[in-house]
Amino acid sequence: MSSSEGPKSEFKIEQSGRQLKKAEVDFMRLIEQQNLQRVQKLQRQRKNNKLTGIALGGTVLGIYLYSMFSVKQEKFLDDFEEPVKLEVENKALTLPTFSSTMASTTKISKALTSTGVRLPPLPTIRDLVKLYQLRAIKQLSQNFLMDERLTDKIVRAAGNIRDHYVLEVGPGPGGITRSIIRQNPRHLVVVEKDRRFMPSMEMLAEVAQPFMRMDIVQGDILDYRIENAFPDCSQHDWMDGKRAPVHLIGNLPFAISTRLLINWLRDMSLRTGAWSYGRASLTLTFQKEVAERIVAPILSDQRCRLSVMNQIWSKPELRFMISGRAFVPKPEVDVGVVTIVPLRTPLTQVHFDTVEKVIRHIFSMRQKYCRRCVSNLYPPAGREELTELTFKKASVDPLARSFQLSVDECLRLVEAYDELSREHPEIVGYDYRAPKAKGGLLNEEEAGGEIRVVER
Ligand SMILES: C[S@@+](CC[C@H](N)C(=O)[O-])C[C@H]1O[C@@H](n2cnc3c(N)ncnc32)[C@H](O)[C@@H]1O
Repeated sequence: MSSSEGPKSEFKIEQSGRQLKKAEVDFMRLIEQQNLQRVQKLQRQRKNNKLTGIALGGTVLGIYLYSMFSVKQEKFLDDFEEPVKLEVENKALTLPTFSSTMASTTKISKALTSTGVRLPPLPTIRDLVKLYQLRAIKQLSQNFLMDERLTDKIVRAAGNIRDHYVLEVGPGPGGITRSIIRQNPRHLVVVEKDRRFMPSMEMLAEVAQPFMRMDIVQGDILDYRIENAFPDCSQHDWMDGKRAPVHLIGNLPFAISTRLLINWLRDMSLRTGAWSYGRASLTLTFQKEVAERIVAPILSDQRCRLSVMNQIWSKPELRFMISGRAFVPKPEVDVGVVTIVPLRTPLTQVHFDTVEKVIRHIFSMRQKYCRRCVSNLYPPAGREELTELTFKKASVDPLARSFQLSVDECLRLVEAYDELSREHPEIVGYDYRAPKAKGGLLNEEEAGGEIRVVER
């Protein structure tokens, strides 16, 4: 039988019922096994190909999303490319902005500053942000100010700081810090919570060292004891007409700005903390609406607890506004720069905590008669009589609304309450909202750092 006739004869063998030889069966098994192995191998390859495809797709998508994010960040930084023209010692001098390249930084530092001090070469703020990959952390309300004209303007609003003592809150990458250093204070303390900014602060301290003392504190400003910051600053008489040479300056983290301000007003009233040195002044940024509230006069839409509390102990002034566009990343709001100088004679001698309690109650319901708000100071038993007595003692119209009250009228209510609480000590600890949140009104921090929520 020739080989070309193989299959035909095999068919015949089957038909004829011939048994397969063992060798033939083994051969067929071998072929079958090889086929099976090939199929399994192909299946494995297909699975691997699929996984590789997914991994490649994921990587490409990741790169795409990262580029979009980077482009977004870059877009903000690109706003600062324009060179700035500054008048220095009556000569128009073109200085590169903070956003210039490393190479051009030498020009910044070699240029004369307004005090005639020369700074050695420094990387720009923009370069530092890039170098340390300083992505803003929302929880720490990080919005950086990189425009030198604006940081200089903020520091100028503080008045003369040459040879003075300055505490900067939240220096971040150091924009305002540089403007402060150029004004040649005697001693600068910076308090920053975020450790990522320490290298840039250390670099600035090294640069500043020949001209002044600079201390870096890594920590929370809410815990920092300012009375220990300037050991060689002597006490200045509160009444001698001059302000103490102590300044608190900062582009404040929005999330804690009202809390900080109320804490500082308390220190101001008790002459502790920064005010243990004398009449120290504040130059601070706030969310625009908060800034407007701090300075709001009687009858104004913005009039609130913050307005009256500030105006009892200080003279707050809204100096200028900064567009949100000037910050990186851009916040959803504009920003107001406020200076706060303590009054030589505060408008009351009543303890801060009592004043704060009564003013908080007066402004707790803007649209209600203030009689209703004040009544909540008293426990239900005796509430009516005590409320009536308070308004009578204070000679204030109980049907006025809180924003219609002058600071003086508010203080007369405070004094009436203070007098009554000495006569009836049982009312002192009463809190109509207990056991609800202490401090009561929702502030930015309690609202999770959402800067749209402002305290009234
Ligand atoms: C609005 S940024 C200002 C940064 C910088 N001064 C500028 O103008 O570019 C607020 C800064 O305060 C810092 N910060 C936030 N909470 C703080 C706290 N409790 N104590 C100290 N610093 C804080 C943030 O890390 C951030 O650097």
